[in-house]
Amino acid sequence: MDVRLTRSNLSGTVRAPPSKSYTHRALLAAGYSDGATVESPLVSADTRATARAVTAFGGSVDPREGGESTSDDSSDLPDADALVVDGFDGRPDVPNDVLDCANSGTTTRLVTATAALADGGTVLTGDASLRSRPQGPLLDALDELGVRAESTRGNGQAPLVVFGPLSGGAVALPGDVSSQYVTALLMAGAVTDDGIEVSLTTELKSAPYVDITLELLEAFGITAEPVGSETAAGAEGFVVPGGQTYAPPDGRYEVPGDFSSISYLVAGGAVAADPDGSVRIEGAQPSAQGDAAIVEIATRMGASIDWDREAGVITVERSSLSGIEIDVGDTPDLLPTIATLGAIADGDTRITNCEHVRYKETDRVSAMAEELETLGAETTEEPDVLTIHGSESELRGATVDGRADHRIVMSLAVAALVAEGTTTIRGREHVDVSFPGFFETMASLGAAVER
Ligand SMILES: O=C(O)C1=C[C@@H](OP(=O)(O)O)[C@@H](O)[C@H](O)C1
Ligand SMILES: C=C(OP(=O)(O)O)C(=O)O
Repeated sequence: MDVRLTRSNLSGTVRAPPSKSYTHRALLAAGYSDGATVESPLVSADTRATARAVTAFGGSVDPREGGESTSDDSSDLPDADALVVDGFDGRPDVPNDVLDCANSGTTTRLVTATAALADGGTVLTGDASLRSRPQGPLLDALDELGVRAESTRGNGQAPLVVFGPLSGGAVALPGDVSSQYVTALLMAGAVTDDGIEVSLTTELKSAPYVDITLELLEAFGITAEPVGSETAAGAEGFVVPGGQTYAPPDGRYEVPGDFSSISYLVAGGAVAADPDGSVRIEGAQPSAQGDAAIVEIATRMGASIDWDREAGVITVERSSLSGIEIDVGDTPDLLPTIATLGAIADGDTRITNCEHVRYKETDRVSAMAEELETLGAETTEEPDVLTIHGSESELRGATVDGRADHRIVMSLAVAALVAEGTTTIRGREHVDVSFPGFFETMASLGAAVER
C-alpha cells in the first residue's frame, strides 16, 4: 500500500510508542517465569511474533482488560495497556508447529535459544527478509554447547531446526554481526543447569542492546554480567549463572518509551516544526537505550532540542542543520533517520561504522542511499560508511520504495515533510512492525498524509 505526503509544518504534543526491544525481552522473560504482567507493552507485528513463541512453548499471553485473546497463537493479539503472561517456568514445551517469526530478527534470535532448552525439535522461519538474515554464529554457538542447531538450507539462514536440551557451558562468539546472539544466550542461560559463559571473538556492535538485556534481566531478578567492563561496550564477554528463577517484583514489569521511534519525531520536529510552534514528545524517560543518542546527534547537527529527562519530555524546534560525522556502531537503527537529516542538512554527513546495518530487514545503507537519491540528494556509499552530501538544493517529491522495511518507510516520511510537492512511499503498512500508529501520529502533528 502507498502513502502520499505533502510538504507540511508540524506542531503539537504526541506520545512515544513503547519500546520494541524492551517488550520482546519482557514478554520472553515473563515466559521464562511462572507468570508476570507486562505493563505498557508495544503490541506490534514483531512483538506479536514473540508472544506467539511464548504461547507455543506452553505459556499464554492475554490482554489484561479483555480477558482471553481470540486465538491460541497470539497472532491477533489486540492492543492493550497490559499483557498478562502465563509463563512456562524455565521449561519450554516442544512446540506443536513451526514458529513463524515473521519479520522479527529479535524474535528469531531470542527464541532460537529458548528452543534449545526444549527436550525435542523446534522449527523457526519467517518472511523473505527474515530468511535472508544471518543466524550462523548463533547456530555455531549452540552447536558448540552440544545442541543440534541447523539452517535447513545450510546457509546460516532460516528456516532453522533446533534440537535441545541445552545444559549450558562456555562458548565463543563474534560480536560484529548481531548483539542479539548474546542476548539470546544470556536469557536462556539463566535457566540452564550450568549457566553460560560467552567470550567475544570480535568487538561487540550494537552493545547498548545488551545493556538493555542486562537491565531487564536485573528487573526480573536474574544475575548476569559483562566481563572486563562495567557495561556491554568494551566487554570481553558475559556470564550468566544457571539455575536462576525469573520473577519481577510484584509480578509486573513496565516498558519504557522507544527511542528508535522517537528518532522520527525528533527528526520531523527538527526539519519541519512550525516556525511559531514546536514538536513535544512525551514518554521519553531515560533507559539503557543507545538510540537516545538521537537527541545529542540532532543537537550536534544544530537542532534546537530540550530534553526534560525527569518528566520524559522532549521539545524540538525547527532549526538549520549542518552535516557532521557520526559513528553508528552502537546505534544501527538510527542510520535511516540520520541519513534523512543529512539530506536536509547543509554539508556532508558521514555515517561511519555501519556495515552491520546492512544485515537488517533490508540493506539499509544501500536502501537509504538509493531512495534519498530518488528524492534529489547526493550520496556516496562505501562498505562501512555512508556519506550524504547535503546542499542548499531542495529535496523533490517522487515515488520512493520503503523496501518493506519499517525504518526506511518512516525515515522517507520525514524527508517527505520538506520535499517540494508530493512524495509517494510504497509499503506504508510495514510501520506496523514497530510503530503501528506512525502515520496517524504524524497526521495529528499536522503532516499532510493521504492514504
Ligand atoms: O536486541 C534488540 O532489541 C535489537 C538489536 C539490534 O540488532 P543487532 O544487535 O542485530 O544489531 C537492533 O538493530 C534491533 O532493532 C533490535
Ligand atoms: C532490525 C530491527 O529489528 P529486528 O532485528 O528485530 O528485526 C529493527 O527494528 O530495526
